[in-house]
Amino acid sequence: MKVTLSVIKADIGGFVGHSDSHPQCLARAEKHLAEAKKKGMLIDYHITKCGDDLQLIMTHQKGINNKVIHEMAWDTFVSCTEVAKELKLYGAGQDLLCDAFSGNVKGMGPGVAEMEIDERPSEPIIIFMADKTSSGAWNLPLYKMFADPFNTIGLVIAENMHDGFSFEVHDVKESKGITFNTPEEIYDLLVFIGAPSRFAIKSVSTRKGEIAAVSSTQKLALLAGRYVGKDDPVCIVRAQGAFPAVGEILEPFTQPYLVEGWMRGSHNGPIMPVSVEDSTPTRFDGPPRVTALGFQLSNGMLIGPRDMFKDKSFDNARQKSLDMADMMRSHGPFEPHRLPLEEMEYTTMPQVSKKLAGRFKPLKD
Ligand SMILES: O=C(COP(=O)(O)O)[C@@H](O)[C@H](O)[C@H](O)COP(=O)(O)O
Ligand SMILES: [Mg+2]
Ligand SMILES: [Mg+2]
Ligand SMILES: [Mg+2]
Repeated sequence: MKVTLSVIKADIGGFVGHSDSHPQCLARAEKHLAEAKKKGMLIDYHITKCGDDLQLIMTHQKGINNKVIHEMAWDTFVSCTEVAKELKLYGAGQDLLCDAFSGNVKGMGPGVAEMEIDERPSEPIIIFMADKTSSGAWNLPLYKMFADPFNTIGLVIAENMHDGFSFEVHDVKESKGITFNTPEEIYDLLVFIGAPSRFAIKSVSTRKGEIAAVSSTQKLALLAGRYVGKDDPVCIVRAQGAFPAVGEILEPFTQPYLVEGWMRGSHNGPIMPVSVEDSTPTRFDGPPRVTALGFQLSNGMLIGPRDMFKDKSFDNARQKSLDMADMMRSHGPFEPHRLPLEEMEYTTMPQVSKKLAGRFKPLKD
């Protein structure tokens, strides 16, 4: 059976500030998606949040980039924004960058990750959602899951994974893409994905072309032409069989790594794996969070979720993230905590430079 899995998300308003989502907004989204399911537009759905981002997880049979599904998601966000406005939540409608829907929600502000699959006899999937960071944040874990034998032993000892995977990489600044085959091209691949502010892994497939993972890559700031918050990306990963095991997919998050985002989208900070309940970036608007919901698909029905990072085995990772957060915060306004100038989403540099222009004197050699 062919099933499309669509995860479409947007920040429609934060509670309090940018730290969480309001239950009434989630309830409004629930009402819309229940109606869509009743009408037969969706097979199933699950509403959740990651920090101040509202997440619509949906299954249907209309394929990816479907106008009907995208429009319904857009209308849901517009309706939830009305709730956010009534409650005077912070930044109501933050990610809705256009006034009216125009065929595809991509490029209009919301983030989208979608895949159409032939549902296997058993189809475990993990949906990762992050807040206070951007789409390049998936580069390191996707590399570890699908190309690093120190993380994924299946690459070495499971016959159906031994051929490796293909990585589709997008240049988010120049809007172009390239595909690398691993393991033979891992050094070339790493040249690019090691620079996650510019190159983001869009999807991973088996060498036979079967989709294994897909992310929402976009650059909100580039879309809007001004700072409108980070992309706060999502990523869908299929597990088991020809794909990494659930435990191999979650393993990269046991070693917290630094990502762009955090306060004002302008800092490097550790990404902390947390339960949905704990996706409440509060300290210095962070540190950045990642949640993971697991489902079994059953003829398109979403059996679940299981809140994968709620597990005790991620306690050490959380502690490490908090220690790393202390270390990074001790730098205050200095790099490498603060992002390099060209990556700063907010900067007073142009105004300050203008004001002080007359005071800069040429150096005598
Ligand atoms: O990065 C942030 C919000 O990102 P997000 O909405 O999650 O995409 C925050 O740190 C804000 O930038 C910060 O709270 C300042 O917010 P504004 O007052 O400029 O809205
Ligand atoms: Mg926000
Ligand atoms: Mg957010
Ligand atoms: Mg955002």
